[in-house]
Amino acid sequence: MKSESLRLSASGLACERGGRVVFGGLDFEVGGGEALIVTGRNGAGKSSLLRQIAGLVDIAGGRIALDGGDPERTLPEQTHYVGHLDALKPAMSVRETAEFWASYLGGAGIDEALAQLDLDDLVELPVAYLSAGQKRRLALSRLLLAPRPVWLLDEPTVALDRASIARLVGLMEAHLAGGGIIVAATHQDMGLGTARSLVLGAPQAADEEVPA
Ligand SMILES: Nc1ncnc2c1ncn2[C@@H]1O[C@H](COP(=O)(O)OP(=O)(O)OP(=O)(O)O)[C@@H](O)[C@H]1O
Repeated sequence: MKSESLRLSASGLACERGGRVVFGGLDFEVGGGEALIVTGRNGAGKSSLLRQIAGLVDIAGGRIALDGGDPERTLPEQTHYVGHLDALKPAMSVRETAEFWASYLGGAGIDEALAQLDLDDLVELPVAYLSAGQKRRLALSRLLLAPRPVWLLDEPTVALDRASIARLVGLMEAHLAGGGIIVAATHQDMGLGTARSLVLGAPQAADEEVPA
């Protein structure tokens, strides 16, 4: 993963949903090895922002750029987006799900990825039988199946117990230590050391270093 000069930035970014302005004039910058924690009231546009970075929601104005990444790939191709919906097929087993993603994403290391999310005892189980937290951990295993520099995590701790949150924080710290970028919408204090903060819906979006 190229990282030294990696930089994700937005300038004058605007978002409209259903014909209504959600936010506008948004500027932020986050470098390799840094996390950006996005907070704000319900409906402020946190999920929309993550989905704009992932290329899933149109940009109504301004721009988003990733500098220092792979020039052969688009920004969405260099991101992993894990959203509210876990996007899992109930009839597929845990292993089949991971195999599907690994082949779709061009990745490998299925056993290791599942083990890192403590799913190795559940590999033969159909997704339909998994608990909410187990489903979320399976969704998060995508992060490990193919290395991508930008992780976009929408409320990643929802349904996770304390041990699973600690495990996720460890994976996030390892990603940052490897020069990756994380943009996470979360109200949970993840104990990530230092991270930048972006508050949506505030009069002036704050962009400063805070404990996260
Ligand atoms: N598909 C859609 N069509 C129309 N409006 C939408 C759509 N998706 C979201 N919105 C609206 O866009 C606004 C921002 O929604 P978004 O989900 O990004 O906010 P959020 O900050 O993530 O909220 P929450 O904290 O509740 O998850 C909301 O007013 C929402 O109703």
